[in-house]
Amino acid sequence: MKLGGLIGGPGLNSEDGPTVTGFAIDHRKVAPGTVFGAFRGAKFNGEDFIPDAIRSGAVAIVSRPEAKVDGAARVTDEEPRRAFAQLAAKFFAPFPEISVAVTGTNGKTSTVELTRQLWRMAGHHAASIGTLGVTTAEDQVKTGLTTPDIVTFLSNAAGLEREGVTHLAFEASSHGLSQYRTEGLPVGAAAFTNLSRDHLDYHGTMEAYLTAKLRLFTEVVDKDGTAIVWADDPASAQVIEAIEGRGLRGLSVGKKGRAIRLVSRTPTQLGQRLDVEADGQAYAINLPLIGAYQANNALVAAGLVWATGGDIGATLGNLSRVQPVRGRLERAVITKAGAPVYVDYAHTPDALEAAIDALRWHAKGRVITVFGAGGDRDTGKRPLMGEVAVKLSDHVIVTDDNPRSEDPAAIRAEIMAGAKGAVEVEGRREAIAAAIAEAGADDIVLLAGKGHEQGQEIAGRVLPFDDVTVARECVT
Ligand SMILES: CC(=O)N[C@H]1[C@@H](OP(=O)(O)OP(=O)(O)OC[C@H]2O[C@@H](n3ccc(=O)[nH]c3=O)[C@H](O)[C@@H]2O)O[C@H](CO)[C@@H](O)[C@@H]1O[C@H](C)C(=O)N[C@@H](C)C(=O)N[C@H](CCC(=O)O)C(=O)O
Ligand SMILES: Nc1ncnc2c1ncn2[C@@H]1O[C@H](COP(=O)(O)OP(=O)(O)OP(=O)(O)O)[C@@H](O)[C@H]1O
Ligand SMILES: N[C@H](CCC[C@H](N)C(=O)O)C(=O)O
Ligand SMILES: [Mg+2]
Repeated sequence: MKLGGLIGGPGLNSEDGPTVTGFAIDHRKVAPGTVFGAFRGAKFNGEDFIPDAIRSGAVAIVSRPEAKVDGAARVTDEEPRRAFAQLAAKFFAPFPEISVAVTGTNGKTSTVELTRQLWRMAGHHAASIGTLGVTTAEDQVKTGLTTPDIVTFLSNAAGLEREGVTHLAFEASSHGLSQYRTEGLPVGAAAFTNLSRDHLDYHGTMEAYLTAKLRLFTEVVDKDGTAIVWADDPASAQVIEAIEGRGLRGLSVGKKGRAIRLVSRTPTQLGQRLDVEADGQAYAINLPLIGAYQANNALVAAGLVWATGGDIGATLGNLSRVQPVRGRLERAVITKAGAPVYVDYAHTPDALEAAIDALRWHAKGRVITVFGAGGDRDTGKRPLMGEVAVKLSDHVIVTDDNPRSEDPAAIRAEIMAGAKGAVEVEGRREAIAAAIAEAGADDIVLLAGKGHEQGQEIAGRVLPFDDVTVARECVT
């Protein structure tokens, strides 16, 4: 593709200009023919790297009008990240025929994964992109972030299309939305799962956090697309208002849902029975996953499949055959005393509540909760996580998560400030061992916060660590 064809403009034909070979937002990745996006970030001002990018062969720079560019074509926009996403999408297209996005504080990974599974059961070649990486039926490749950078995202989406993927579900995190990391491609449907406290270090206030999420509905999803809204969340009304403001088709899901109404939920030993009404019909579903939160995500996933052309009866029927999502209420091992040990990715107060609540029904005895909190992330959530854990569990062990650059003892102290009666154990392995040693036959152990993660980040180094493996090692 020639630069003229990409950026257009007066006097510029589609065959004019140098050949565009790629896109980059990091000047170290610029090669001859690259379009460089120069953005102001949290740590650096990408505009400072424009001369370096041009020296490395950048043929065009996308930036704010104020940025100085000498020696390459320029595309200016007050919102250069958005302009860059649109140009990059033009370059990387085509994309899977159907793409859908999920936002919300909790439940994005679970919902995109379940959506992918439901599509596959309907015979489609489906993929998901999110915290677990790029997942297809055959493969899983990690990207490092929930929402990768825009170049990684669009090139992966296009690569999936070349592999024959027709259906793509991706996570749109609030960071990703506010930095225009997942857009440019057509998005046929978007879902909202819930809103609760997280990431206030980045967004500042809950209002700003919600506003970042709302952009998925007000700008990113196609204007003739559909919004699926979990209706039972306190923030749902504001999401519905935004959807109506844009005239989007909306499907609400939940106890208060109109499109998919959850009539009742009955836990069973290995899962739950859901009675649901959709499209004027009643359905009984035996969902092989435990916990109210997993039922919620499963129904939102069904809504996404329905909104993009799936048959609702068949889709709800297929929910009885879904596989568990890695690290979300995953049963790791049963202790010698007979207590099941579950691993869950709860790393917010609300998620911790959902995870403990899910296990409560299954415990004849005590729920023993082990958790910590990540460093270099929202500090205000720490005492709140402590409060929720001690309120809902019978015994709580506060330990380390990913301390990152922070002092682990200081993070634990902030959690302990809200966790009256909890025991503090330094070292996650030691804490897991203590919980397992403590658990009796009727108890359940919950290891929360790290889910599927394969490493623990301490002082800039990632050391191998997997809650499931460690739990098994503590049992043998
Ligand atoms: C706070 C945050 O979100 N930061 C992300 C963001 O950085 P930024 O735009 O602020 O970048 P910056 O480092 O200040 O640099 C500014 C610009 O200069 C460029 N640069 C920088 C240095 C250089 O030598 N050359 C150069 O060209 C950078 O590529 C960038 O375009 O964009 C970068 C590239 O896409 C990301 O790697 C980086 O993620 C950091 C590592 C991070 O930890 N992000 C976390 C908080 C995050 O995004 N998490 C959410 C999860 C949320 C959830 O699901 O709960 C996620 O979506 O993963
Ligand atoms: N619908 C929900 N309501 C409340 N809590 C939930 C819900 N879905 C998931 N959770 C909790 O949040 C945890 C993380 O779930 P999941 O990975 O699906 O969310 P996510 O939004 O992708 O998280 P992240 O922001 O880290 O990408 C789960 O392990 C569970 O504890
Ligand atoms: N997407 C989340 C993951 C948190 C996982 C938890 N284990 C932690 O390290 O805080 C974040 O980047 O905030
Ligand atoms: Mg996720």
